[in-house]
Amino acid sequence: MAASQTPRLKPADPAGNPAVAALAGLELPLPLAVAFSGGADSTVLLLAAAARWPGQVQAIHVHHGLQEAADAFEQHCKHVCAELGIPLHVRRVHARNALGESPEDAARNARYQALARAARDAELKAVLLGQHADDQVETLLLALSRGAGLPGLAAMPPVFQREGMVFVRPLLALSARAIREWIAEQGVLVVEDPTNTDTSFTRNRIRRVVLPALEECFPQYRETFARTSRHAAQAQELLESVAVEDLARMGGTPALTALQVLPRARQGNVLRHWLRSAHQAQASAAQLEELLDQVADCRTRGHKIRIKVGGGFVERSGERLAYRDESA
Ligand SMILES: Nc1ncnc2c1ncn2[C@@H]1O[C@H](COP(=O)(O)OP(=O)(O)OP(=O)(O)O)[C@@H](O)[C@H]1O
Repeated sequence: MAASQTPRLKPADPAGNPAVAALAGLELPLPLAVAFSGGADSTVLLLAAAARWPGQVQAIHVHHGLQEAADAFEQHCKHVCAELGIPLHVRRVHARNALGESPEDAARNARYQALARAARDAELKAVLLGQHADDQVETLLLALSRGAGLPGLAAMPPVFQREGMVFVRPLLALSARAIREWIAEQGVLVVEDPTNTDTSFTRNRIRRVVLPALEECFPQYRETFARTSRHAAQAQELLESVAVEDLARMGGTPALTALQVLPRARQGNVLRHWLRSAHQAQASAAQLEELLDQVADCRTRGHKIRIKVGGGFVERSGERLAYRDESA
């Protein structure tokens, strides 16, 4: 913000908002909600959405109860929405991370659940999220750093469903800089999440160290990386449909003889899909390889299989594989 400007809650020139063009061609079910944290990204999104669909936009703020600043964030959102004449719904969550889940993941999951429920309660048809192109690149780089497979490389989908609610990310092609510069130029007051500047979080280190280097070497990295994510998402969709067909042909659970006639990569594909969709279990690369070795060796009646995956075990049950969840 320029030193001479007094902070304000709404911009002097709303038409210059870079998110306006991102929403221009978008047809969405109405009325809808904007997930509003009070930060720069969801502020430009809220302003653009209110201009694109007058009287059809409401805001939802999730109070995390994690940070001391959460009360101040809520107050800020109340002031902005009152100034803009936009109804605001506030939901409180107290996310506790389960075994094997990070506190950030627990907070994110609780947030999506609260957003979906608040939207449904207010009879809103979709929820818009403010993630932009830099968030997408960070997500892809984090996936690469973990050695993720295609689902990770697909990064964040522009549209997805959760708890029966449609979530949309309309700003994925917009750079963080375009958003920040416009907010600063307009002198619009936004809250800054204090954890955003803490470089002990990998995401923030990527933002500060890796993205500037990428900018210098590959100025088009936002577009090209996004293209890679779209290719990965398409390939993953194809793999999913192959897995759905294979599992249906086996009768809904993996059958040993039917598995054994498939190529090993296709066996892995159907097993990963079965574990994830039927049991919410994620097999590591090592666990899956071991399971595939066991399936290949399982040629006699007495051959037992018992391999740990997630919070349970994959076991042989006659001619089939079964999953015993021991985390409950
Ligand atoms: N406490 C919250 N309440 C409602 N929506 C939220 C909240 N936190 C995040 N979101 C939504 O999720 C999106 C992505 O979350 P992320 O944590 O990356 O955002 P952020 O860094 O807080 O971004 P922003 O600048 O929009 O606040 C936000 O743009 C916003 O739409």
